[in-house]
Amino acid sequence: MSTLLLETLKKAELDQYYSSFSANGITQLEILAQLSLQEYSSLGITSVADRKKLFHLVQSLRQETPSLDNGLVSPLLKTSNLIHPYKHRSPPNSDITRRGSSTQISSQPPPITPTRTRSRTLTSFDAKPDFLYDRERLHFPLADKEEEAETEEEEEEERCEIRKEANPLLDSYGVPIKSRFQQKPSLTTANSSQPSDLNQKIRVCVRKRPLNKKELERGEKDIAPTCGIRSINIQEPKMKVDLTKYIEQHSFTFDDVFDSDEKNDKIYQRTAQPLVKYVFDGGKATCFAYGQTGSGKTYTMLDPQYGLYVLAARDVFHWIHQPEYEHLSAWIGFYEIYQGQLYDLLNERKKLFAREDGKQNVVIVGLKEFVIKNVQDLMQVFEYGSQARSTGSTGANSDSSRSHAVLQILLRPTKNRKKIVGKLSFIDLAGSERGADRGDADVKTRMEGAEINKSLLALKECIRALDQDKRHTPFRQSKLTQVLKDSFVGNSRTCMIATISPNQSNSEHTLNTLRYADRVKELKGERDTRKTTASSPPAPAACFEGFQEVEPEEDLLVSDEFDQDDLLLHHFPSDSDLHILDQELPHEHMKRQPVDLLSSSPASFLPPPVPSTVEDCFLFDPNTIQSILRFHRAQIREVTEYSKAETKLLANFSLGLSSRREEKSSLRDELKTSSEFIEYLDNLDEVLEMKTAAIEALRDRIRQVLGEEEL
Ligand SMILES: Nc1ncnc2c1ncn2[C@@H]1O[C@H](COP(=O)(O)OP(=O)(O)OP(=O)(O)O)[C@@H](O)[C@H]1O
Repeated sequence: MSTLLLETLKKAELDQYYSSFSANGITQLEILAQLSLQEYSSLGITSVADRKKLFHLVQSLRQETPSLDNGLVSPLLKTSNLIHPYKHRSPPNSDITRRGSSTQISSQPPPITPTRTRSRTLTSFDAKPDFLYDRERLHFPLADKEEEAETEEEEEEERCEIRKEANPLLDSYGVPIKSRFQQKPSLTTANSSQPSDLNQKIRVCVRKRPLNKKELERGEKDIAPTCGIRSINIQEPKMKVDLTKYIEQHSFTFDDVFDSDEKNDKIYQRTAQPLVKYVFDGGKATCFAYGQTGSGKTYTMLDPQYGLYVLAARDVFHWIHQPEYEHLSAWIGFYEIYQGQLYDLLNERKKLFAREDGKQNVVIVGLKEFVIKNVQDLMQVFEYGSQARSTGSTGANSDSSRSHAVLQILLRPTKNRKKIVGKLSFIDLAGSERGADRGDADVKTRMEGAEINKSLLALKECIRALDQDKRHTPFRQSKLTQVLKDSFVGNSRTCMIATISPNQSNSEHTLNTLRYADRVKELKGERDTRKTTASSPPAPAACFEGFQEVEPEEDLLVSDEFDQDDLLLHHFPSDSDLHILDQELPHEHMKRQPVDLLSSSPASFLPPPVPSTVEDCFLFDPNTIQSILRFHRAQIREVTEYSKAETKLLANFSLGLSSRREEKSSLRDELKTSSEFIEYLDNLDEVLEMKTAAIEALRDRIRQVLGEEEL
């Protein structure tokens, strides 16, 4: 049937979108016939000519559908395919089924019982699984397990269906989606529907972990109530200068927000699962978790049993046994990025180098890759690599969470191992941290922290560039982004899962994480709509006895974090001030050259000359103007946040300094002052780096609009 689809698309001169259609579950003409105009863009069809062609094609298909005679599938047949996706599988003894049994591998205990990656007791470094000695290993799960596995597989399918019922599909706005997508064939281990919002180029989701035992014992409250399926509020306890306590509520909206009781399989369905299929259709995809230490990154990504990489591996092996993908093999590579250097976790931490081949593929020179035939293989290799990562803590790095680990699954043609058909990367990022968290850390720890922050900043900027379809992606800014370069260009998809701890004492961290995530994807056209769509109930102030709730805007200038002197330095406009931007649209002035405020002569600030003829005027698309205004507003907010952070640093340092001056100064005091001064400068430098990056991003955008790319 997909051949028919391909032929039809070819005739309509739309075959270049075939992989995008497939990735979106549009594998049959009948499904194509149900496509609405609004969905064209999410399939990557933006050119007017192609949209017209597709429109005509869809219209003509609609006239024909449904009809078995003309090769289209009836809805009835589709439904049965959906419920029993394995129905037409080869008999149990065939080679395909033999390998296919590995998709149920989770029902059998893995040979090495994996423990939590970062807390495991190390076994000997030499305890290399036999598997790793032979790249072409051909031992598969025993045949006598197959029938059992198959039965379990069917049970799993049934469960999946039930799950689907339990979780009605929702579109980007949280409205249940009916009919069309529910009819699409999909992967086995998950919800069998793929609404289009799962196939965006970039998705940003948030996962909140439950309060842990210690936090509950301390009587900590959950300050991060979710609101619907896409929004979350953070109720930040604060204190005014007059010591009145109050709560500042921050609301965020993302592609998905997962509450603390959501399980990994649900999260998988809405994050990594669409990427798996995308990779089989020739794309490159990256899935990563970002968040504070202890917020659940490893639990989400690399849990030995239910981590997203295991769930993804099951689907990889499901797909690889389908006739259309039988020619492919799956390979695994696992390496670590520590202090801007790559180390092979499957080859005794050998140093590696990243290069780019002529086809813009990033090649990690020297990386050992292994063919994997089933989930068990993958788990063994992963387990082995994780040990190497932890072992490294006694050598290169002091703590594994201070490095980024990249697990990549590559699809290559079995007969041409040099070629990469698809690439799926799972990244366990180093924990984000604030300068203050480093305490009295030594130089090495500070350097590590600076490197981590630099790479996380670069990652954010790259994903933003991806989201905005920018021509320039700043991947050179860090080793992390350099090695992920081919995941940022061409056919690429990215999913970020921001993990947060919901307790009060982590509120600042949580806000930082959510701001980072928000910045990654704040400029989507839907952003404003989503904000008004998702109503945020007021914070339950009762949770915080003695606290009084105020609107965030009111608080912008009044906080315990600033002393009076500092406040004078920072009169930032509130959001309402920014409406001025909506009223004034000086697009006739936008053609002028960008002005470098630092180096320009006063003459540069003169108003641009009024165009003498109509031809001199440059007409801008209203969407472009609106998008620039949104961008500018967002950038002002971000810069404001950084300025607030600067103010706080200054206030803290000067407060400490003046308190010591009042007393008699001792050598100890002077030493303390010096060490605090270094910390203040370090942190300031970091904040300024981020502030500069935010300003640069806006300038990039300006140049882009003024047609002055490439940067
Ligand atoms: N969604 C969750 N449900 C239940 N427990 C969770 C969840 N998320 C995290 N935890 C638990 O919280 C603890 C910390 O999680 P985890 O190790 O995944 O954090 P992390 O962000 O990877 O930290 P680090 O950056 O230090 O590696 C673990 O004990 C984990 O089992």
